Formats: sequence, structure tokens, C-alpha cells
Amino acid sequence: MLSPSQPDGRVLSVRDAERHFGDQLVFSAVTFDVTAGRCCAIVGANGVGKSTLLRCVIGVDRLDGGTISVDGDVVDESSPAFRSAVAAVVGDVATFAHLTAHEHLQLVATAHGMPEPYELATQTLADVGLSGAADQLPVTLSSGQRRRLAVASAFVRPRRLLVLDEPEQHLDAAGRAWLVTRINAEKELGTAVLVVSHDSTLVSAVADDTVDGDSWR
Ligand SMILES: Nc1ncnc2c1ncn2[C@@H]1O[C@H](COP(=O)(O)OP(=O)(O)OP(=O)(O)O)[C@@H](O)[C@H]1O
Repeated sequence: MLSPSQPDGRVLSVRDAERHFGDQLVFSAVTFDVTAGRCCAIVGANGVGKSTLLRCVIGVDRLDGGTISVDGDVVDESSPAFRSAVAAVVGDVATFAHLTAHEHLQLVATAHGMPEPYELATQTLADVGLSGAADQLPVTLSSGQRRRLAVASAFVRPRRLLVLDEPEQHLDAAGRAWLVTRINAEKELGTAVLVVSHDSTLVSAVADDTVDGDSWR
């Protein structure tokens, strides 16, 4: 794991973030930090702008005002430093139709220069409870298994900030319990975690801080 570049352990800083679509103001004046080893949960009703903010954090959407920085640098998804710092499971995670679950994880690990990608893929599949599905193509996985594979993709690459949008989706009770364990393990590793979730049990089990999206309205 990379060491923090900010002396106070701050990994993510959101300052006066503002986004609108046409005349619709989605949020403004959103300010918070996430430090290494802590989890911040964004909660709130449907449509308040949680996913929009996450997309701005990972650099696939842009703010209309304010700044978002990771390790002191303004978000730039084309920067190698940014891409090696931020692992995200936001929206549907694309998988190659003709790669097995194991091959997909190997590919992600290799692309990010991780050592021993084959062994890492094997271990990570075991961690997410998918060893038995290692040789299956994505189309043959259940929706919950696909969700686990998507989350696993974030665990086979370097990361200082883990961004998860409703990771509980499609997971059964055992899967949600696993998710709590896994997020807390990430915190132990020193990863900063930003999660959007509608699952209050998950939020209370993992979050050190909460941002209330309902206050953006
Ligand atoms: N590309 C877009 N163009 C126009 N409006 C958009 C766009 N993306 C999101 N919106 C609008 O922005 C608002 C916030 O959407 P967003 O998906 O961020 O909400 P959310 O809080 O994540 O909701 P949910 O809990 O349902 O996932 C909604 O009114 C949505 O219709």
C-alpha cells in the first residue's frame, strides 16, 4: 500500500462541490474529507446526487464549482498517479465477455502492475467467495456473483482510496456480512473508503463519518 502524501492523513478532500444539470442544481457547498484508514458514507434519498458526486470523485464527471483532490492533487483520471490511487466500483463494472472471472482479475492486476497477478486473482476470488466460479464467463454468473466480481476487481489493484456506489446491491445477507468484513479490512490496511449506500446496517457497521445527501436539497 502506498504511504499517505498528506501529513494529516487526508486522502480525499471535497471542497464546496457544486454540480447542476441545466437549471437543476443537484448539490452545492458540499465539503468533507476522508482520511487514510477511515470510511465515509454518503447517505440520502434517491436522486439527491450521491452517485453524481461519486462520479466527480473518480473523474468521469466534472464539478461546476469547487474542487475535489486526492492526495493533494485535483482529480485527473488521465493521471497515472490518480489511477493508481483510486479504485472504484461505480455503476456497472465492465468485464470482457470471453474472459473468465479469474482471467478478468488477472487482467486488471496485470494492467496495474501488481506482482504475481495469477496468485492475486486466485486469492481474491477466494476472499470474495468465488473460487468455485473462477472458470466461469461473466454471463454465467448470478447478479450477486457479478457484484462480488466487480468488488473483487477493486481489490486486485493498487488503491489509497476505495470508492463504492451501493456495493450491497444484489448481495444476500451473507454477501452483505462479507462486505462489512472486507471494508473494515480495507480500513485496517490504511485505505480511505468512500461509500454510498442505502443499507443502514452496512453504514453503521463500516462508517466512521457520514455525509447527509438530504441536506443538499
Ligand atoms: N447526466 C445527467 N443529466 C441530467 N440529469 C442527471 C444526470 N445524471 C444525474 N442527473 C440527475 O441528477 C440528480 C441526482 O442523480 P444521482 O443519480 O446522482 O442521485 P442519487 O442520489 O445517486 O440517487 P439514487 O439513490 O437513486 O441512486 C437526479 O435528479 C438525476 O435525474
